[in-house]
Amino acid sequence: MNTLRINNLTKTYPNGVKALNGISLEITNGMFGLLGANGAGKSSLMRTIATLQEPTSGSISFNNVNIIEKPNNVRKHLGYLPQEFGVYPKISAEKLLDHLAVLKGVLNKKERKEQVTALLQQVNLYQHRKKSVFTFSGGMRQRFGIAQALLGNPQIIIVDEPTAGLDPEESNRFLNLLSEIGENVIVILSTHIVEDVRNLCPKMAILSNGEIISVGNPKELVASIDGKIWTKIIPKKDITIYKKAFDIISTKLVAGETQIRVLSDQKPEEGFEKIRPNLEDFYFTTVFQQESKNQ
Ligand SMILES: Nc1ncnc2c1ncn2[C@@H]1O[C@H](COP(=O)(O)OP(=O)(O)OP(=O)(O)O)[C@@H](O)[C@H]1O
Repeated sequence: MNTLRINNLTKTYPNGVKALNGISLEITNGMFGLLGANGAGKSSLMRTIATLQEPTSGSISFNNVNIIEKPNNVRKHLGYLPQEFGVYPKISAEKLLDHLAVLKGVLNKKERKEQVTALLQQVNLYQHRKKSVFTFSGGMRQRFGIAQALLGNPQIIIVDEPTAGLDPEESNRFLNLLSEIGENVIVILSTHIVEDVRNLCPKMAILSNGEIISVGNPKELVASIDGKIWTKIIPKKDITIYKKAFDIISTKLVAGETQIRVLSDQKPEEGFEKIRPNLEDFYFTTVFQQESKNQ
C-alpha cells in the first residue's frame, strides 16, 4: 500500500497570494478526487506534490520518505498530467513517448519499445502512433497525456483538470481509462467537475481558498446532508428576498424557471419540497457554510 501524507502545507507566491493554507491530507491507493472552484489552489497543490515547486512551509512524505528533502525519490514513482501541456514537438506520438520514456529512466531499448507499444494500445492511440500529437483532437491529446504519465509504472499518478475542454464522449472515454489504471496505485484527480468525482472516486476532498474544507467518501458525505436540502421554483425577481430569508446554497435555471436549493433542518416554508441531495448539493453546502463562517 502506498501512502502520501501531507502535513500543514502552505504556499505563498512571491506576489503575496496565499494559494495553500495549512493543508493536511492522507492519501492511499485508489482514486482520490480533489474538488474545488477555479483558483481554489488545486494546481498549486498538484505541482507541489509533483515536486515542481517547493511549499512555503509544511511537509509531504511518500511511503515515509520526505519528498521535499528528497524529491528524486518520488519523481521516480510519479506520473503527472498537467493542466496545460504547452507545445508539442513535430515528431510522431510513438517517438515522443519513446523520448519521454528515456527521460523517465526507462533506458533499456527493448523494454522501452514494449512499454510504449503497450501504452499506446491501452490508451487506444496505437493506430495513430505515426501522427504528431499536435494534430490530435483534445481527447486524443489527453489520452496521450495519460500514456506519458504511465511511463515507468508510477505509484502516484496526478491528473490536473483532465476533462476540461473535452466533449462528453471524449471525457467519458478518458475517465474510463483512468479508472482502469488500477487500485494498486494512488491516482489524484483534480477537477471542478463534481460528476467526475462522484463517478470515480471512493475518497475525495474539497479545496476552497487554499484550505481543505471537507474530506471523506462521496456517498457518506452526501448522506450527512440527507433531509436538509429543500427546493422551490421562484420568480427570478424574488431571488434577493429569498436570499435574505433562507440559506440558499445554489440557484439553477430549470426549463427557463429559477430553482433554488436551500439548506434547512426543517421545511423552510410552504411550497418547498424536500429532495434527495447529490454530491453537487454537498459541495455547495460545504462551500456555503465555509463562506458564512468567514463573513
Ligand atoms: N505562479 C504563481 N504566482 C502567483 N500566483 C499564483 C501562481 N500560481 C497560482 N497563483 C494564484 O494562486 C491561487 C490558486 O491558483 P491555482 O492555479 O493553484 O488554483 P486552481 O484551483 O488550480 O485553479 P484553476 O483551475 O483556475 O487553475 C490563484 O489565486 C492564482 O492566481
